[in-house]
Order: sequence, then structure tokens, then C-alpha cells
Amino acid sequence: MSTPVTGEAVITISGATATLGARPVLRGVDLTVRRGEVVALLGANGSGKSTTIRALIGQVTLTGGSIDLFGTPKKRFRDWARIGYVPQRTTASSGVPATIREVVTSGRLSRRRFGWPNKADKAAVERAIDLVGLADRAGDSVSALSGGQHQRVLIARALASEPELLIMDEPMAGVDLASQEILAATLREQVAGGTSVLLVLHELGPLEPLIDRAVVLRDGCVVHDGPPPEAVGQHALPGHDHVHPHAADEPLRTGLLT
Ligand SMILES: Nc1ncnc2c1ncn2[C@@H]1O[C@H](COP(=O)(O)OP(=O)(O)OP(=O)(O)O)[C@@H](O)[C@H]1O
Repeated sequence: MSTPVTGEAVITISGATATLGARPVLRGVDLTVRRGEVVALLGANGSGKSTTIRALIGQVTLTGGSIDLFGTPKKRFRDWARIGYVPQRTTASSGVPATIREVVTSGRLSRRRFGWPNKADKAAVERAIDLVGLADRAGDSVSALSGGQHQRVLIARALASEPELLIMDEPMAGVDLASQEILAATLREQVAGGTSVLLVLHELGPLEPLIDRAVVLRDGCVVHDGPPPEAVGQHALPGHDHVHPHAADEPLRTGLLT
């Protein structure tokens, strides 16, 4: 674990409440990520992790509380190029044939107001593709990729804008072990370069050494904010098994619970 971080806050969520349908899903969430920190957001299924992330990036409207990004109230925040976002597992292909390079380049566009990608843009795209270990496949169609490779493309897309803050919703979900190791190495390099990270995880896994702090949600409330708990289950999540929604066959144990 790295030394405690005392830098300025890049994310400040205060007393966030949100309702989806008729259901209160966030019930007063406080969460701060400081510059250079890697914070894992943990919790059982349905505890509000994704909703918290989606509120951060403007996909869910809060009914109360506030969110600041880089010290600016979210309503006034415009500098989205400073943030790289990796959504919960989706595919990078939309039926339109696109190469890995094209998808990753799309992540760079937020930085450019006018004109075609310049040399620096192209270099950043190639670097992001290289970081996730897909340099030799850059010209391949994303439709030919495995789940783990897809996820690597999405992460490269987020990295292409050279973000100061990475927000990721279960980046390891459905990712094979080899890809997990590559993603962990990629993240390690980003963090060493000063990037702040907030990521939803259901298992610390290979990312464990990188995590500075864990915030555990239960029923839309924070029940732990501190060092990443080892075998968290006994303490933070009694009786809460996390069954991964995307697992096709067997329920996936978190490892936090056993
Ligand atoms: N659009 C929606 N309308 C109504 N309820 C919703 C909606 N989206 C999510 N919910 C509910 O809100 C609760 C919190 O969901 P959320 O996705 O934030 O949980 P989570 O902690 O990310 O869970 P998981 O680990 O399963 O992804 C769940 O009970 C979910 O069923």
C-alpha cells in the first residue's frame, strides 16, 4: 500500500441520495478520492456501487447531496477530458465494423475541438493500445476479440485522453486471468504516473496491491471507509454474498466473503 495521500480532492461526494423507480438506492453516500489515490468501491449486489459511479458521470440525477469534480460543482464542471471512464462490461463494438485503433482513437476525441488528430494524439492512442498489450492487433476489428480483449480496448480508450482521473465500473468482470494481469500492470503504470482511480470491484484480486482505500456500500450507505479489508466478509458484509450479474453459469463468489 502506498503512503497516505493528502492531496486535493478530485472527487467529493457528500450526502448523495438517489432514487431509481420508487426505490431509494443511495441514502446519504459520502466519498472522497484525493489526487493520486486508488479507491475501490465494494459491496454486495444492489448496494448502489454502479449508481454512485453513474451519478458521478451524470447518468443518474441525485435527489440530494452534492458532487464536486476537481473542486468544481459537477453542474459547472466541463473538463471531461480530465476523466477517463470505463463503463460496466459492455462491448466496444456496436455492429459497425471498427478496428481497435479506431475505437481507442474515439477516446481521444474529447481532447480535440477542431481538426484531425495530430502527432501527439496519434502517439497517445498507440501508447494506450500498447499499454494494454494489443499493439500487434491494432488494425484488427474489435468484433473478433474475446471478452477480456474487449475490456482491454475499453480501458485503452479511456487512457487515450491521458486522464488525471480514471473511473471504472468492474473493469475485471468477465476478464480472463491473462488479461487481468495485463490490466493490473497497465493500472500500476498509470497510478505511478499520478493518475487517481475510483473503481468498482467485487474482488480485489490482482489489483489488491494498488488499492489505497476501500469504501464499502450496503443498501446505499457507506459501512466502511478505510484500508482495504482482507477477507472483508466477516466484518463489512456479513451474510452478503455477491453474485455477479454477468456470470452466465455459476454464481461468482467475491473472495471478499470467504
Ligand atoms: N433503472 C433502475 N430502476 C429501478 N431500480 C434500479 C435501476 N437501476 C438499478 N436499480 C436498483 O438499484 C439498486 C442498486 O443498483 P446498483 O446497480 O447501483 O448496484 P450495484 O451495487 O452496482 O450492484 P451490482 O454489483 O449488482 O452491479 C439495485 O437494487 C437495483 O436493482
